[in-house]
Amino acid sequence: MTLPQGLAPELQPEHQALLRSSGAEVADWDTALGQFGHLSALLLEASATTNLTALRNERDIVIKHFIDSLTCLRGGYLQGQLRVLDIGTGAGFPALPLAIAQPDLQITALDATRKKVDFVARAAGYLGLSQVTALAARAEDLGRAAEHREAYDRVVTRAVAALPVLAELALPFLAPGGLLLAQKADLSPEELDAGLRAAQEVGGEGVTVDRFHLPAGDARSLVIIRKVAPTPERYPRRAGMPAKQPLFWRAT
Ligand SMILES: C[S@@+](CC[C@H](N)C(=O)[O-])C[C@H]1O[C@@H](n2cnc3c(N)ncnc32)[C@H](O)[C@@H]1O
Repeated sequence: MTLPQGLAPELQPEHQALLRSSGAEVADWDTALGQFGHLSALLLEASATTNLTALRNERDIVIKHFIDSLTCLRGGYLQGQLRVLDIGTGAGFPALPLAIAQPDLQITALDATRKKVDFVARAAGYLGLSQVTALAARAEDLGRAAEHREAYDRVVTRAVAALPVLAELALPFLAPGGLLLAQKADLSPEELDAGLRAAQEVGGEGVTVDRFHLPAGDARSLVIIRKVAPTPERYPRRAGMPAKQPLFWRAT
């Protein structure tokens, strides 16, 4: 693993302690802390010249990117050799922290923006995460491709769209019995209700909503939806439609 010259390889000790105290299920903390240090350095380097992430210091990156992403591990739904798709991964969240924490996961990180996907591929290369594949495409298009439809055990997604939109984008990718883990910052009862109705329309059913707080105090919800029936062929609708006319919900 070779990093660009001048990148600090380690997280500050207090940030290492913060990560460890998150209680996340991490397979090998020593290796993981080294990788998180490198990832933080790569993000800070990239954010100096691009708008890849709004976070500009290590503490914010550790709490709002790393610890937040690792909350997907709550409940033990992401353990073992599972095929995982991250829809709208951006700069690699939650995909990269999950790959660092649980190296057995086979993770596909998907985003519509090529520049972001290139960063994820480069970061995964630096960190030696050969189990991560970065793909540039829209979820609506990939969800219709035979090699991706019903091809995943888990779909994770953070800060991408309202729950009804996520249900339509994610459920086509899941194999029967597979789970959508949707990380939400704000989740009103109305959005949850519409999301569960949308999930039912595309072959899913609600399992649980885990509500908790990050170390900095921000409220989060992890919504779990199970694939219980095949998704009708007409879903997902063509690119842009799920967000423009969300099922049982209003466009935002
Ligand atoms: C606000 S960012 C969140 C990025 C990352 N998940 C995070 O939490 O830092 C939303 C991302 O979703 C991507 N996105 C939105 N709709 C998408 C779609 N239909 N297919 C693929 N990517 C999509 C955008 O390109 C953007 O990078």
